[in-house]
Amino acid sequence: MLTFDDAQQRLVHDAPSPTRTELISIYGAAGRVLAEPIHAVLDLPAADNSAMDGYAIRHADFQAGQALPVQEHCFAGETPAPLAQGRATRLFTGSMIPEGADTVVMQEHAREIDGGVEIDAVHCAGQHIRRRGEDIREGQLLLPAGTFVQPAQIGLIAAQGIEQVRVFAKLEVGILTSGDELVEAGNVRAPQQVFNSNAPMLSALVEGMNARVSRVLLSRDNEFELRCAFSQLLTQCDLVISVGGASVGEKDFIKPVLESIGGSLAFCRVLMKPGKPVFASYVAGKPVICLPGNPGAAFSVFALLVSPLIRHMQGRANVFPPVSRIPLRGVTRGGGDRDEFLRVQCRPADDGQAELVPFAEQGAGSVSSMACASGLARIPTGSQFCAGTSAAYYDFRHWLE
Ligand SMILES: Nc1nc2c(c(=O)[nH]1)N[C@H]1C(S)=C(S)[C@@H](COP(=O)(O)OP(=O)(O)OC[C@H]3O[C@@H](n4cnc5c(N)ncnc54)[C@H](O)[C@@H]3O)O[C@H]1N2
Ligand code: MOO
Repeated sequence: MLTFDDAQQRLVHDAPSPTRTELISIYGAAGRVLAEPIHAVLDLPAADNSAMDGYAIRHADFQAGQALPVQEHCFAGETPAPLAQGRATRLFTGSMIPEGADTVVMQEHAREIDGGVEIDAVHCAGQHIRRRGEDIREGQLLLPAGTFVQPAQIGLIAAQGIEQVRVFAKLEVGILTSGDELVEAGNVRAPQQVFNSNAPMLSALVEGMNARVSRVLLSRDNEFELRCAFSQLLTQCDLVISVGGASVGEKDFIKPVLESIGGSLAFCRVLMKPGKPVFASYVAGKPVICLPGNPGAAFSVFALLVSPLIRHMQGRANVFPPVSRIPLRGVTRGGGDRDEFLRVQCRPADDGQAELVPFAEQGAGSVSSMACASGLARIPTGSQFCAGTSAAYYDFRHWLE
């Protein structure tokens, strides 16, 4: 049986990296991963320009109380004439600085009188000019390969005039739920049946990470059906996530079925609660992760173990999101032989500092606490948490991204 940390590392270490790439428009690039680095092709700003609406002057021409004739108005997008000696150019935020000018005066510090401009004060020479290349220098590395592209990165890329980027192809994920008791939502449920909540939940989790759910299958608890389902998913997908039938029950067939189709076991069982009966296998080099059927366990194990694996297979450079330390409310003892992950809500305490409030209901089958949790607090085996002790906090905003 592996420790939680070993399982988490092992999954990422052993998994394949992406190879397929595609060229896409920046308009569709949010949530994708760069397959190549992006270097600046342009200085930014591309030319000296004004940071204010006002007047461009030569600093040496300024004399309190003496008006400078305005030689022209130059708007952003226009090319100004060189500034003649003793004159001013009216300009606006983003206007190019005319050759010869070295200072911009805000219009609030000046008045136009009879075609000239009288300036109250100039703070310093060179003020309010955004210099060419002060933000970005041509040739510099802007974004390394493996960058997870979000709106800010798209803005950076577009500012360079780059319209298409090479990204890794979307990771194709197959989901297999299994259980004779399961019935899909929207159907009539017999008293002994359970609605299949894991399939839509896992689909949403996978899509929330910008991977593609290629196929979702539901299999009965029999080896033939399970074998067919796995085989189908493995031909279509890069990664297969199965849920249920992972434990030691008489109809928990997942493990023998994977062995029968040539799966090599990476690990089985992890010292974590919930989530002990989780195992990982490789079939023809493709990872198959089998999650426990209890919905609370499936959700937690997805966040903690599957999400880093997905990020790695997507080609992202940052695979393990930050884990912060935040005081936990109440007294908790880490018992048993596994690290426990409590569903908690992170919220401000009376003193305004964040604290983690665990839910009373922590059963692995609970779907109610899951829906209110903002993340998981880790209680290491054998530890004692007095009120206010800080716990490692796995924030879903990061761990499910
Ligand atoms: N003797 C032992 N029994 C169990 C152990 C153990 O170590 N020894 N481990 C327990 C733990 S921990 C967990 S977690 C569960 C995991 O069991 P399985 O992965 O085999 O899952 P199932 O038995 O198929 O289902 C468990 C539970 O979850 C419900 N379920 C399953 N799939 C879905 C779904 N798609 N949507 C909604 N609900 C689902 C299922 O009806 C069961 O109630 O094993 C413990 N037992
Ligand atoms: O460890 Mo199980 O995964 O309690 O739910």
